[in-house]
Amino acid sequence: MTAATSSANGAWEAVIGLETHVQLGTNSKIFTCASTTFGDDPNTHIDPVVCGLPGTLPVLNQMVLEYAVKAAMALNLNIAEHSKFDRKQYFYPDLPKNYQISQFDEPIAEEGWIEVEVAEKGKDTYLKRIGIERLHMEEDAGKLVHAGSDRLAGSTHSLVDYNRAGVALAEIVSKPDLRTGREAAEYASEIRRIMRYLGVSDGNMQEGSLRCDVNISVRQGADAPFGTKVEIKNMNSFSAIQKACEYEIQRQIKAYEAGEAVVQETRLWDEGKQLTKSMRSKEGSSDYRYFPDPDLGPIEVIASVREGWRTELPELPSAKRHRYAEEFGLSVYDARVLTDEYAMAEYFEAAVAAGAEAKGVANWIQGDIAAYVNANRLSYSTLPFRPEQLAEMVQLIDGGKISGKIAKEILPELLEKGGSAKAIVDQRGLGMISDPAAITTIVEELLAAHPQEVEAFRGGKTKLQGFFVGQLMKKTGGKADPKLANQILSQKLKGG
Ligand SMILES: Nc1ncnc2c1ncn2[C@@H]1O[C@H](COP(=O)(O)OP(=O)(O)OP(=O)(O)O)[C@@H](O)[C@H]1O
Ligand SMILES: [Mg+2]
Ligand SMILES: [Mg+2]
Repeated sequence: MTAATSSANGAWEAVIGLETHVQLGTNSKIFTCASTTFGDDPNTHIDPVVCGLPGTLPVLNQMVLEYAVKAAMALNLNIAEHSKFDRKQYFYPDLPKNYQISQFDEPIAEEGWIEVEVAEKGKDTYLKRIGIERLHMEEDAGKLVHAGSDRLAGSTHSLVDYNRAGVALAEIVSKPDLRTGREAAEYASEIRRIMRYLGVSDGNMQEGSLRCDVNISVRQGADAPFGTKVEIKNMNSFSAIQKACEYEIQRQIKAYEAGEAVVQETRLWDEGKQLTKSMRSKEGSSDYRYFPDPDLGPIEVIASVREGWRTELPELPSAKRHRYAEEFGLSVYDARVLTDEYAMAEYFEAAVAAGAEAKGVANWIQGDIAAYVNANRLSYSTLPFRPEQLAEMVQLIDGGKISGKIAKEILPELLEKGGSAKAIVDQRGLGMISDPAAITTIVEELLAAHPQEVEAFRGGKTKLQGFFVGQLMKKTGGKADPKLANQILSQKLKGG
């Protein structure tokens, strides 16, 4: 059964909204100068402010505000002139102050949208605009390590690490505009792409720099009122987001069809068992007893500062995708892959600017170059093989100076050390043999050396042409112009 399965009262439709927590990549925490370095010994990046000791006062890190505003602008949100911080009270051991400093009714930004490109297996890629309710700044909590977990094997108690407490987060709340697990995953991945383009977050999901809470309900028919939502907390991979949505949609439909109610609750995704399970019933927002934090002044973003920041925004992924399709005539797929990462897109554009044909550059980057960069965990911005050198190589191929095969052969060396394809080709005599007379001579030699195969070919086994091509390439070290070689071979084999 799928979400669109019809029943007596109409087709089921899922309604999904995401809350995404993005860690803003500042060196120090949101309200103090304690370091944000990840992975150090527990409780080595704490101070009296992080621990909320009496008499301490938080001070807003200005870089956090700049990052939050830039992130908000990239999501087409309206930046509030006046905004403030509030205390969100709840008791949990990972929260040293027993309240989290967050923003409640006056967030830094509201009412925006992003365009998401949804590529679902077996379907055409489609564009969808997803509304964004708000973006607000808040501090992260600490981390509990529970008894019996890998890191505390054999222990009988839980420990807490406050290194993460007070790290700056931007929480981005989508409108309930998503309809499938795939859309939810694509939305989350677009948010991460945008944050990385901006340089405001590394978006590293394994390290928790980007986490999503997924809210899901189902209803019968697109005009029906929203159903009761269930929230799945802390999803940390795009595939998990998709699978959890798909599982949860089916679970809710089944519950309704069995005449049961869906209760508002928080659930967890069990990656091992591939299902969601109940964690706790959800607090209403009034349980948090929000009130303005008296320790922090109101935030005013002056228009001139705001507009200055706006001028620093890079070209964003969706704009790049559209431009690549229009300007370079690339397919939707190619444009999507090449713009996935800012540094990759820059590499591509630099190679094209150096004079090479876009499609050829795109193919080499997506193929051998991406494989090398990924396998060695390298960055396009520091790759020894520079885009201008790639352009030179592509131009040699397009100009018939070297074969694709030779390019493929010398590429590993170029990727490792950088350098000029032309210099290597000249030095080693790897240039393409495109002189018909030279190829004819080689072909004639080959035919003379394999009389049986020639006879078999002429007797109807035309597949043997491949055998001769192979022999010819072997003999020329892959340097023969393949088109010309095939032409001459055909002619000679047929006895011409
Ligand atoms: N009926 C619904 N079905 C699915 N998603 C919904 C529904 N109603 C709201 N949502 C989505 O749920 C999210 C609600 O997030 P929000 O932070 O506003 O509230 P919350 O989850 O109740 O509070 P908290 O911040 O404590 O998690 C939004 O992304 C919204 O689009
Ligand atoms: Mg929520
Ligand atoms: Mg929320």
